Order: sequence, then C-alpha cells, then structure tokens
Amino acid sequence: MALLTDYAAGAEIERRSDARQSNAHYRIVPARHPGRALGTIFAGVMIAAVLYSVLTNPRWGWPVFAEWFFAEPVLAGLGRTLLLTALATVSGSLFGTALALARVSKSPLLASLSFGYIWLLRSIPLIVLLLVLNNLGYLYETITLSVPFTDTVFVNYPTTQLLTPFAAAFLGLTLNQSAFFAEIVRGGILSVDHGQHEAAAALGLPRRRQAFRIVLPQAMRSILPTGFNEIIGLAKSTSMVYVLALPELFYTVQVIYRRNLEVIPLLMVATVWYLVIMTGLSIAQHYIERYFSKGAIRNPAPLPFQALLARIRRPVPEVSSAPQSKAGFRDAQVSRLGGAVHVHGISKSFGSFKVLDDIELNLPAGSVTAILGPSGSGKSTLLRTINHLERVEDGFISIDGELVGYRQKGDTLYELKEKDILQRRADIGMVFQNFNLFPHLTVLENLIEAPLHVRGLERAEAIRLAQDLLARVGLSDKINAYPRQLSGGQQQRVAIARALALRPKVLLFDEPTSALDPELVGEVLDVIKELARTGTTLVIVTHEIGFAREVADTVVFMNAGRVLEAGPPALIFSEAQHPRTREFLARVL
Ligand SMILES: Nc1ncnc2c1ncn2[C@@H]1O[C@H](COP(=O)(O)OP(=O)(O)OP(=O)(O)O)[C@@H](O)[C@H]1O
Repeated sequence: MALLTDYAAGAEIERRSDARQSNAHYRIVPARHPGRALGTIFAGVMIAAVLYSVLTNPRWGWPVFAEWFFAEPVLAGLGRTLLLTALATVSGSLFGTALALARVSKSPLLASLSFGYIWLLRSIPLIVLLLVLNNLGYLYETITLSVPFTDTVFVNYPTTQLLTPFAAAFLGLTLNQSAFFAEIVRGGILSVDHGQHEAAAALGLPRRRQAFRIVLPQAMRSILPTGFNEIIGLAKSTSMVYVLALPELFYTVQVIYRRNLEVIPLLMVATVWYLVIMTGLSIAQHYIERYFSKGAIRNPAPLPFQALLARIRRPVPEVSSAPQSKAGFRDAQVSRLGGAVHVHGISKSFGSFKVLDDIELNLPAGSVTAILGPSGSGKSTLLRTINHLERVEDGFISIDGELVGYRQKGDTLYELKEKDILQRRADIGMVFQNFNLFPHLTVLENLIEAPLHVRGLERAEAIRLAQDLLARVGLSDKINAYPRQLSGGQQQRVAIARALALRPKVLLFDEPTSALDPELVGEVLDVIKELARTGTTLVIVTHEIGFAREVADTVVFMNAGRVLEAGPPALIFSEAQHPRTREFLARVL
C-alpha cells in the first residue's frame, strides 16, 4: 500500500514538471469581446463618414473659414467675449459667494434678502435683463450717489453715458451669474460635514477664518464641477449680448456674413473659437479641481510640474530628532496650569426633552474627571456645554471664576458676542469622537492654524510648538501628511496635539476612543494618561471603564440628564450608592 502511494506521488510530480516545461510553448489567447470590437468599428466608420462629409462638401467653405478665422474683427470680437467672460466670472463668483454666505447666515433678514435676490434673478430671462439694463436710462435719467435726505451729492451722471452696451452686458451677466453661482456655493457649504464647523468653532477660530480657511476650501470640491458648468454656460451666454449690438464674437460674425452671405463658414469660425475657449476652461477646471482635492485622496499621483515644484520649494523645516512620546507633556511650552471648572445648576432641553437637569459639579484645577453613564444620559451634551458649543437654559459654567459664554451684570447673565465666545474657547480644548481634523490641511497646518489666528503666535514659534507636540504624541514623521494618510489612532493623537497647541486650561474629550479599532485604543489612552500628569484639567466622556479607574481622580455617573453620584473611582466602582449605578457597572465591568 505504501509502495503504491509513493508511486502515485512520483507520477504526479513528473506530470507537473512536464507541464511546467511545456508551459513555455503555450500560446496565450486573450478573451474575445465581439460586442466591443463591433462598437469600435461602428465608431470608426462614423468618424470617417463625418470627416469625409465635412472635408469634401465644398459648401462648408473651408477656404472662407481660413480667410476669416484670424481676421482682425473676429479677433477683436473674441477679445470682447473673453473679457466679458472673465469679468463676469470673477464678479459673479465673488458676489455669488457673498450671497451664499448671507443665505446661510444667522441673520433672518440678510438670509431673506439673499433668497429674494436669487429668486428674482433666476426667474428673469437673461435676454430680458440685458434689454432692461440697456433701457435703464428711460427709467432713471441720471445715476446719483448722494447722502439720502440731504443736498450732499457725490456723483451725478447721465445713465446712458454710464451704462454703455459693454457696461450693461457686464452688469447683466454678473447679476444673472451671481444668482446661479450663489446656490452652487450654498450647496458646497452644506456638503461640508458639520463636525468641521464644530472643530473650527471649538478651536476658537474667528468666523471669517472658519469660512475661508476651513469650510469653503472643502466646499470647493463640490462647487467646482457645477461652478465650471456655469462658467462654460456664461461664456456661451455672452453671445446673447448681441441684442445690445455689442460686437462680441457672435455679433461680429453675424455682421460679416450679412455682408458676404457666407453664413456657414462664418458660423464655423465662431463655433471653433467657442470650442477653443471651452477646451481652455476644461483644462483649467482639471487643474483647479486637482488643487482643491488636496488631502481628499490618500495617494494622489503628482502632476508633472508638482514634482518639479516640490524640488524647488523650500521644505518645511525638518523636525529635530526630538524624543518621542516618552518625553511626556511636562514641558512648560506644552502644558499650562489647569483651570477649575464650576458647573452650577445647569439645565438644557431639546424641545420638550430635558437632556440636562440641574447639574452641579466642581472640578478642581488639574483634576481628571471621567463621565460615565448609559447611552443618551446626556454626557456629551454636558461636555459641549462646558465650551459653550451648546447653550444652557438655566445655570452657568465658570472656569477659574470666569463665566463661559456670558457676562454677568447684577443677577442677569448676558450672552457674549460670538467673537468673544470664540476667544474664550481657546482656553477650553476639545477632542472629538470622530477626530474632526481638517482633511485639506496637513498635520502641521492643522496644528498651527489656531495658534496663529487665535493666540497670535509668530509662525516660527507655532511651528516649533507643533513639532514639539508631535514629538510628544509620537508622530514627528507625519508632520507633512494629510489626515487621510494616517490611521485612526494617529489621527486622534494629532487631534489631541491640535487641542494642546492652544495650551488650554481645560481639555474636554468626547469618547476619544469609541471610533477606533480595539488595537488602536491603547495608543490614544497612553497619550491621555501622559497628559493626566501635567496639571491640565481633563474631562473625559468614556466607555473605557478600566481606563477611567486608572486615570481619573473623580468618576461622575450620569443617568437621564442627572448626576446620580460622583466620587473617587475606588469608591464608585466598589461601593456605588445608587442602585442604577450598581446595575450599570455590573453590566459593563
Ligand atoms: N441636537 C439635538 N437635538 C435633539 N436631541 C438631541 C440633540 N443632541 C442630543 N440629543 C438627545 O439628547 C440625549 C443626550 O444625548 P447625548 O449625546 O448627550 O448622550 P450621551 O450620554 O453622550 O450618549 P452616548 O453615550 O450614546 O453618546 C439623547 O437622547 C439625544 O438623542
């Protein structure tokens, strides 16, 4: 039996080696796609037929086309078309962006005004608008700039002189374009994740910076394809200004073919020039889209000129071989003394649902507090009220005796202006469950954004601080990476470094490890443990019971919007007073 098996195995080995040897002589036949081949033949025949017809039919008049293509009046018309397109694109996009920001603003009057404008201008056909503007002199003989109800007049000009056909065309195209563009920008703004707005606000970035550095660059990814559609539409709509007898490209060829009756060749001249313009715009779109996709793609292939630029450009100063996280955070550069948090009788409802009910807490400076409780008990909401991301209806919160979000006068609390709230927020760092790093900025740019624009640090100093913090969270080598090129644990460590870059008195963690794979949780918890010894006050909403037991001085247990009990971990975990706490701990421990 054993002999037989040996024989069979030997025969098998022989057969395989024969096959391998003869492998070299096999002919490989690719799979056949008869449908695809037929399609290709059909397309080839169609292209050949069209080219044959266009090139052999003398009525296309190609010699006339060649005669007029570079003719001076045609080029002058083309110049006007390009100028109108460029001017109306710039002014229409700027005005449209302002309208979009007004529409999403918190001022109801401004939002309504913007809505009304967009509604009106989108309803009026462009040709009607152009004709109305051309006849504005009939409605208003002069255009006057003056102080109302006084005799002070700055400018007083006859309308017909001021509103030349070119000015009317420019104004009409701008007004029309801005209304459509506003909605495209608004769509882009709405497409940006809400967490990005919150992270920017939590860092205390001024409103303008939030809009132009954080939200709009990310919105550009969805604005650009439709925005460029609009611009291409605009370039073609310039042909409509022929109603104003403005000699742009289309009007010019019309004038010429009326004289020489060579209609088709001259229409071809205009068509080919429009094709050239559209091709230029499509190439521009490709490169601009590439630019704004920074950080959106994990491994983008560099464009040829980018590789060259990267060589020429001065690289970001290399991080010195600073010690990695082992160094801890006890450096005066990074940490600063914590603030005492006093939560005084706060209550909050969402509609009729009371999420926080008369919460009272005293968290001493430098303490570490873990907030535990079942899902929906109000832990995250409580945390967000501490930096005024959520407003409370009753009670107040103070840090080192200074009210958060309010100013006290007698027994009245006045809510601060947003500008002042943003300033104060810089003292209260926040680390979110989903990291909320800015994906279009590199790790370094994420870290220096708030120190530069909230704390007013010099760039070199902000970079030094960022390098130091990255070394301490063990990510020095990722300084130029984009967030999407990092693992979840690394992103969360960058988020912690970003919050620390403001040197906050209090640092809030909203379930910092719940979006992480179990094996990445440890690296983030290690960083927080390290932080716990620096003197910064930490408040951590967490489901990591073991971690809370190890690192917290105080454990707060919440249920249904109330603090059921608070005390040292040893006491809460072994001798909880409340049956609901004991029941919860029995389930999770
Ligand atoms: N913006 C909101 N509008 C309406 N209800 C809300 C809003 N935010 C939170 N809530 C509700 O408030 C309650 C408390 O939410 P919160 O996020 O504070 O709970 P949590 O204790 O942090 O829960 P989890 O551990 O699941 O994150 C929940 O019932 C939630 O549905």
